[in-house]
Amino acid sequence: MAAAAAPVCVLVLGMAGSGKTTFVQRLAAHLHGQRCPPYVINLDPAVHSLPFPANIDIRDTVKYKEVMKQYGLGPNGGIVTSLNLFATRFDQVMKFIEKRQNASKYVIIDTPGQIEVFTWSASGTIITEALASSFPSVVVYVMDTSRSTNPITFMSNMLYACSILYKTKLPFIVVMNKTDIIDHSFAVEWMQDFETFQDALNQETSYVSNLTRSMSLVLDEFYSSLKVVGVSAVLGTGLDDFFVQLSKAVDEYEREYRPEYERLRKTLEKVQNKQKRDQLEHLWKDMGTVCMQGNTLAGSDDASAMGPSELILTRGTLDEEEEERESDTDDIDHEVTEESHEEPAFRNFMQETRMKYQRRSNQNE
Ligand SMILES: Nc1nc2c(ncn2[C@@H]2O[C@H](COP(=O)(O)OP(=O)(O)OP(=O)(O)O)[C@@H](O)[C@H]2O)c(=O)[nH]1
Repeated sequence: MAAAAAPVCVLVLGMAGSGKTTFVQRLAAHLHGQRCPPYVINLDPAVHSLPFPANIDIRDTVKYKEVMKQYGLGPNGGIVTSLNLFATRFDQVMKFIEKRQNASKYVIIDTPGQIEVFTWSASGTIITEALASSFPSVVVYVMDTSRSTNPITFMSNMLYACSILYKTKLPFIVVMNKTDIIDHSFAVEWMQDFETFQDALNQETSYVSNLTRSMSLVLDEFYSSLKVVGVSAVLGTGLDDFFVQLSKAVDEYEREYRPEYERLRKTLEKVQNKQKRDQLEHLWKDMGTVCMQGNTLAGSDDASAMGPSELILTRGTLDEEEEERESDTDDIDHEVTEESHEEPAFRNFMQETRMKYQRRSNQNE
């Protein structure tokens, strides 16, 4: 039987209220409809209620309110600490995913509402790297299109997306959500046509608009390779296009990211192997000192050629004479002290026996 392909991990990120959870729910429902049930993971410890059944829910492991109480933290600190605590056990999550890889083609991960909790935390990096080093992984940045009609807000959103792309270094899809409110074509046009974006900016006269003008030039390169999909998570439109982009992103992962992860993995393995070798050498050197002592006694001069177990054996096979001498030396003090106690007692005993014997022989006479 052919080995099942590794599941694709879809990390759903986005600003608070952009529609991440609704999008995850919609994706899960869509995949269930295709008889391809996904493996769903919720990493938001503070979410009130989930509109979808999660296979792994951080709330089952970490009680966010308890964490706040115990560590005396506010809501944000509580979320960060909960995610940190959960990250320490992420190896178990990885095992669950590995076990499920025959049953689920996709692993969908919903992240905390406060995006920076995931994107700028150590735990976010640990989780992302753990996933990306084992499975094809794609970042999906959900954006509220209806709240991005202002060119400056749009630019801020894009800069954020860009920073996440450079931080995660993973294939990236921008999901322009809530297209039932406003079509995302205006945003696509802004990204493709610099002049149109400049026209929109001309309506703005603030200092920020000048900055945005310069930034949009910088972002040109970012836009050119970006995968953008318009979606309505509420209505479920745009999902077919989303899966087309997802499959392109997976190809990109295999082509560009996997070799890099493999290279990193090999470098790490090399470093770890070298560390192990160094430690072993260190151990051998330590044991070698013992062996040198043993060898002086045993008469062998090739100490470095032996492994630790041989060295231990060497120590146990001393010359009989030497062994005796060593054991004699060990026992000497012990015997001397015993004898020193025994001598007067023995003299008394001899005296008493002699007297008894004389008494008896006198009686017999
Ligand atoms: N009109 C419309 N509303 C949407 C859409 N997707 C989500 N919403 C609404 O946007 C609001 C936020 O949606 P959520 O899915 O909770 O967003 P979120 O990003 O998970 O929110 P946090 O976890 O709090 O950051 C809800 O009221 C949703 O009903 C959409 O496609 N169209």
